Amino acid sequence: MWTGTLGGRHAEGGGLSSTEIDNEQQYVATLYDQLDALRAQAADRLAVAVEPDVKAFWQGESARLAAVEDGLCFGRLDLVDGRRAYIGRLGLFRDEDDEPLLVDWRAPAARPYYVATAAEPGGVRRRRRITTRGRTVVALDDELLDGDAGDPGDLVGEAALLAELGAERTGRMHDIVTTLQAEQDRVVRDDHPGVLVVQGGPGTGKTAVALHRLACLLYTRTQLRGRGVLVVGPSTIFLDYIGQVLPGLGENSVVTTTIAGMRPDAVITRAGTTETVTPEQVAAAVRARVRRRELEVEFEEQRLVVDPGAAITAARAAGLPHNAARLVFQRHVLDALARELADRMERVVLTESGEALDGGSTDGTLGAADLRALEAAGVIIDPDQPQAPRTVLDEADKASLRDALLADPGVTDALDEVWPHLRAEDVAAEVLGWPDGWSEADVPVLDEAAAVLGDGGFPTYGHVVVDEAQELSPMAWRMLMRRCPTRSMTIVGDLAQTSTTAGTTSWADVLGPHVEDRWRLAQLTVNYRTPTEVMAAAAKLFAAHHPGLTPARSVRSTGHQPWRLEGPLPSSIVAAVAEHTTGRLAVITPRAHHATLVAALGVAAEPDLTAPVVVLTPAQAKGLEFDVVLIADPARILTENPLGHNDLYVAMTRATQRLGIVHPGPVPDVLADVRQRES
Ligand SMILES: Nc1ncnc2c1ncn2[C@@H]1O[C@H](COP(=O)(O)OP(=O)(O)OP(=O)(O)O)[C@@H](O)[C@H]1O
Repeated sequence: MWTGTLGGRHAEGGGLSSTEIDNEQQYVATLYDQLDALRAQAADRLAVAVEPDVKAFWQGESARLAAVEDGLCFGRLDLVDGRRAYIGRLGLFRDEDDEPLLVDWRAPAARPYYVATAAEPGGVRRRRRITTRGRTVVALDDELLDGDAGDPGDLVGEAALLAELGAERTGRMHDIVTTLQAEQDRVVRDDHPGVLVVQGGPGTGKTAVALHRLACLLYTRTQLRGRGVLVVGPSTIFLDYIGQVLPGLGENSVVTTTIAGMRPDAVITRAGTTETVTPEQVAAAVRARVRRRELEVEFEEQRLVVDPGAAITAARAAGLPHNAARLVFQRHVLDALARELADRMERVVLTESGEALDGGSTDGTLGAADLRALEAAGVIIDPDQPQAPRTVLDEADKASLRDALLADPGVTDALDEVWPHLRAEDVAAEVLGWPDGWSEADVPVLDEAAAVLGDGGFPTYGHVVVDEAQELSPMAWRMLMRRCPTRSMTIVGDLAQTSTTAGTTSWADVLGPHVEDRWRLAQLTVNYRTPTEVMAAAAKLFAAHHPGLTPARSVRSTGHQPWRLEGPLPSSIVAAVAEHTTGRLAVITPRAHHATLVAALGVAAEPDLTAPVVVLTPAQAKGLEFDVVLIADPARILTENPLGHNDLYVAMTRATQRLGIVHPGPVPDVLADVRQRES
């Protein structure tokens, strides 16, 4: 239990009597009773539910109620007007009078818990943190916000926060509802309806904040649940890492995917992360498949020739995607063909000069070929007078004629030669130069082709969260925007961590084409993950490549100085790994050494974040964190990729406690100041 005074606020953690704990225990017990009653009710309803959507509702409700077991109630606010509110993971109400027993952390009434400071108490007299183990209250920490103003930049609940941040990592991210900071809370509760960009340095909580914002949006915009929400992350490892956060907040309906996963039809068999194709090239490739050439068809012994120019123009003018515009094209050509046929038939019967035209008989009646054509078209010929003159084909007849033409394989072949039905995979393969299988970078090209063709079929979402968004190429942005027609998005990224050349250097540049200037930027400035010692080791690297930018401020130090060592690979890394027996450790290596290190350390090539040791490339390490990080061959990380300096920065800032660097050759200049270790 923390006692003392921080930043000018008074704490009375140690002074709280056991009676006080008993009182809180009693209250918390009533909350769990209430929760148990709700769970029983949900189970009963689920047992009798028949309709699939009713069943799904009660299943969701049961999962939501199960998720809030740990830390159901974590705080209490005492207001200056004498009122009191308990804050927790969901809202609970007293049966008799609907009085709130527990306020959902997302409700407006809970907000002061996160933002009240001694300088701006906002009506709060006391903020109490309630720590529970299981259903038992084990500690209470109070802050009195009595107007004795401290530094307005203070952390809220500093002791609890630092305890959280210093804890050993588990390989899985967890929610931060109990220690959310004011700067983060502002973003979490931001109800901007359009695109909100959350920019901040490493470890500022961007990922955590985006996920908590999503939980808030699902709470405040009830219709969002039905429209679906999507979270896009940089890798499946990352999706596993964050996979517990939303379910832990009682939100189970969120779809998570990587960019590549957005098209399950594309099986990734090839490496390659940088696109070489533009949307204009895809559009041009599709356009080029429409070939203006004379269209010649044989139909019931008649040879018809049509210039498709007017039909192509009409189809293009319709402004539809290629495969839909094809139907417009076909209709125009079929009209022309049917008109031509009808003209010929009518000319036969109307000619009384005795001249036979196009197989008609000299007496002006329909010829055998005319009759076959009309029958094929479904035109009903009076059975009593099969040879009777037909001088007029009405509109229904002409429509039937068009259908008959369209059913004729010879006619459709001729139509397809001019305006073929195209498949997205063929168009994408063509513009990509017929690669041997798909790479991740090909997926947005495939999606672009599908969009130009009008082959939709993909789901859309009411809100989309994009993490590590600085990596996305313009084509990937286009794919995302297609999934989110309302443009309600939370976009998370750090321009200083971009590692792909196709990635983002300016939010305005990537968002402008889709939302113009209707997006908002929120900045996070405090680094909760990386200790000051590690940030100091990365300072020269950061300054060299991002002059003028201020790195995020670390909130804690560990006393562990990062080190570097000149030594061979893999043996020096193997030796350094052996020194660490507790916590999670990641070796971050250039791709070139990945296989060697995996073999030398005897770990799985497919990283398992819950294992004590993992070997990752910088790209795989994006968004993750580890108690200990060892970097193998920083010089190679710097040169393996055009934006290698950002990769090295990402690698260094993954450490929550300790950082070691092994360089087989001379140390890169930007790391020269890191303390050299003996061996
Ligand atoms: N208010 C908070 N309370 C407790 N832990 C926090 C808080 N804010 C952030 N953290 C922790 O700090 C770490 C970094 O958070 P997160 O991964 O969201 O940062 P990020 O900005 O996305 O980082 P990066 O860009 O480097 O991937 C996580 O362990 C997260 O749980």
